[in-house]
Amino acid sequence: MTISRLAIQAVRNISELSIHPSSGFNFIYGKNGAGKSSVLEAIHMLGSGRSFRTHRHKQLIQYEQQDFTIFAELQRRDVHYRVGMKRTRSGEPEIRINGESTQRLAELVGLLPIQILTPDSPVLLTSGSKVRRQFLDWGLFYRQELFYPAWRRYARSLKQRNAMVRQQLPYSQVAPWEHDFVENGRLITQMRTEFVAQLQAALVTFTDQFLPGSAVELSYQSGWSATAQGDDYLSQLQDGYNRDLKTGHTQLGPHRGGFKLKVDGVAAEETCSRGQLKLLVAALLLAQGSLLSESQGTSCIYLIDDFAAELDEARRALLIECLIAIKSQVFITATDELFVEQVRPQLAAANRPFKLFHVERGQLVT
Ligand SMILES: Nc1ncnc2c1ncn2[C@@H]1O[C@H](COP(=O)(O)OP(=O)(O)OP(=O)(O)O)[C@@H](O)[C@H]1O
Repeated sequence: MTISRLAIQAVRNISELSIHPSSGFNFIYGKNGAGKSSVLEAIHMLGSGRSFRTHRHKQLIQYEQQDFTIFAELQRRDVHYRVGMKRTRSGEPEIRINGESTQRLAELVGLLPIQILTPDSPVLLTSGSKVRRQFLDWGLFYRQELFYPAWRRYARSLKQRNAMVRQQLPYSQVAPWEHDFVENGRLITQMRTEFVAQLQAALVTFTDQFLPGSAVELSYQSGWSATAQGDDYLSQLQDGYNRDLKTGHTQLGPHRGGFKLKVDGVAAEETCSRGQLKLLVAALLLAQGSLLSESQGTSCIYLIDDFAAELDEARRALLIECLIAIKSQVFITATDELFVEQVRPQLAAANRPFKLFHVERGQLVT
């Protein structure tokens, strides 16, 4: 999938901007505060319904404007799509795909797989399990069509169960409702476990280059007991019910799942430098992209904000090499053109197309 045209209106300091990106690399450069990250933020919003900088979408709406609009033309092999999103401060997003309105954000997300690397990306490895769970579920959403329906059913039964817990009902009244919760929870656990094994295989092809000589090991943490097998889930829920009553919500289940990444047997966040953590995250994103290519015949679009941060010259060249190899469309921000001069020979040697966009005060400078 590639973006062949991008039009942004009233996103942060960008009043109006329209570009025809390259299907290869796109370098967006300009001074601090020019609006470079806002371009990536607009693409990310279109591909996920979320910003990577804030939970409040209204922060993106340009001061004194009522809404923002992001529009893109997409090319997937021979098929062309026109997709758009408009958001006011309070309402739900208005989404259009090929001229038709839809309420379903998942349709848009399905068309536009995006992965982002920023200086904050190491939080994937250093913060709680929520972001890691979301990372796995992103990959499964595209790779396994049974995943999203199972996840929705599970979320619904979790909500019902939590409502019963809050009412302090005895377990005998909750037990008859456990069936859907356990069935979908088990399905999600199984799919995530398989996915982590596939991700591990794809991951080492990149970590062997980024951290040569280190053994990198990814494992799934299910959110149930680590030893749980099959029917055991039900008895764990029963045994843990008193704890649920005390805390007011369900403690066990895949809604508490995540993954652990170890380097030479030690948790990555405890042993790696910030630059190494960033490289590990980059390897995870590249692994997601290669699995996506394998299952969908198309890779994701990579957004890389402030590419140079934390990485030395050799690692930057290595990352560019991997992005070239995976044949994805890439959007990279940098504060000056110099960086492009450094990578130009690599792109030329691989015959990879690229374009430069100079942004100042929210506008393209030609
Ligand atoms: N809602 C808004 N409306 C108008 N301008 C905004 C809004 N929110 C932020 N800005 C401004 O938009 C500008 C663009 O910020 P952005 O983060 O995109 O810049 P950048 O080019 O990535 O900078 P840096 O290199 O420092 O990361 C900033 O000057 C910011 O003050």
